[in-house]
Amino acid sequence: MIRLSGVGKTYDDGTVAVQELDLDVSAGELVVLVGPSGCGKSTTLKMINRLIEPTTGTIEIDGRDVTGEDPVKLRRGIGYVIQQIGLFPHQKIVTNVMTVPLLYGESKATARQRALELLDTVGLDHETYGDRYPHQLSGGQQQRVGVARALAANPPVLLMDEPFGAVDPVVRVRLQDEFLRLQRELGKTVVMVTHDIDEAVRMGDRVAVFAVGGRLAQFGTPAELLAHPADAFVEDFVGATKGLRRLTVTQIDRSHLEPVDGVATGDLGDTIGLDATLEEALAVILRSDKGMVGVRDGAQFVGVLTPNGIHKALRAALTA
Ligand SMILES: Nc1ncnc2c1ncn2[C@@H]1O[C@H](COP(=O)(O)OP(=O)(O)OP(=O)(O)O)[C@@H](O)[C@H]1O
Repeated sequence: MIRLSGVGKTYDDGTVAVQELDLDVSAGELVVLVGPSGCGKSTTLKMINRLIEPTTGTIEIDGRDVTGEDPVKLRRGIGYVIQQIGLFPHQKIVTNVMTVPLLYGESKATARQRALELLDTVGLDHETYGDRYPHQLSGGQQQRVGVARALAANPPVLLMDEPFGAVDPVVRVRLQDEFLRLQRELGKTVVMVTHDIDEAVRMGDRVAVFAVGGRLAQFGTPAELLAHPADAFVEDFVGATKGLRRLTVTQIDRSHLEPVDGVATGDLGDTIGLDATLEEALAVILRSDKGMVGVRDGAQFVGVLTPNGIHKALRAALTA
């Protein structure tokens, strides 16, 4: 879907922001670019929608070389969400979202209808929030408006630069979850920048770790990065809380379950499916006073997961 081949950027003052970079993003995939400050993440993102012109290499979207395209037309097919949101302060929320469909020639009535639907899509009830002004919304709500606006043109590709950067950690996790749910529904191709490795591991189908000097240190699934960091830099960046991060990417395995025998399934309270992650399992265990959670395969109980089982599963994943 998106293919960067040998893409590099040297700014006029000689700063090498991105070294020759090969990166491919499949249709419907969420790829996260992560790394320390100044390592070229934003520059890479902005080269995809040609806000910045690469010095070397080619960028293709759907097999078309974007360097040959009219940048304005190109950007119509690419939603762009930034941390600063950029809402118009003196316009109502609904008007802010309407700008995009209006820009693409929709009638006022259609644009309004679309904007109202999009507000609902991103979890903002349009009757409550549509007629408010940006300053009457919390940071997290404003960020949702930013996402709604980026989706307004129904672009197949979405670029997001630190989209959840400006909100506190609790709201941030909620926005991440909401976005992941939305992404599963909409199936956009997403490239997202963050400097937060936890966010990267949580959200990315694949994660590109950049090192200072605009070098791509590793590109792989979160599980690959955690289990097999390519070098000392990635190892260090992925960091000391690696075990905990593993929770978010490791699925429950039958071998770590204890038998259901003797436990009346009705006594277990909340149950989870076999496709859940250890993080989800742990969350349920923490909420319940049973100290364990029942695990289902479809409608059938397959066992019980206890903290001890989670410990075994984590150890197995870290030494895999
Ligand atoms: N217009 C410019 N002229 C010269 N150098 C620039 C320009 N824009 C960015 N740079 C430099 O290019 C490098 C990469 O910047 P970029 O914004 O892509 O990094 P980043 O990884 O997104 O950083 P951050 O996480 O801090 O936003 C930095 O060293 C930066 O100072």
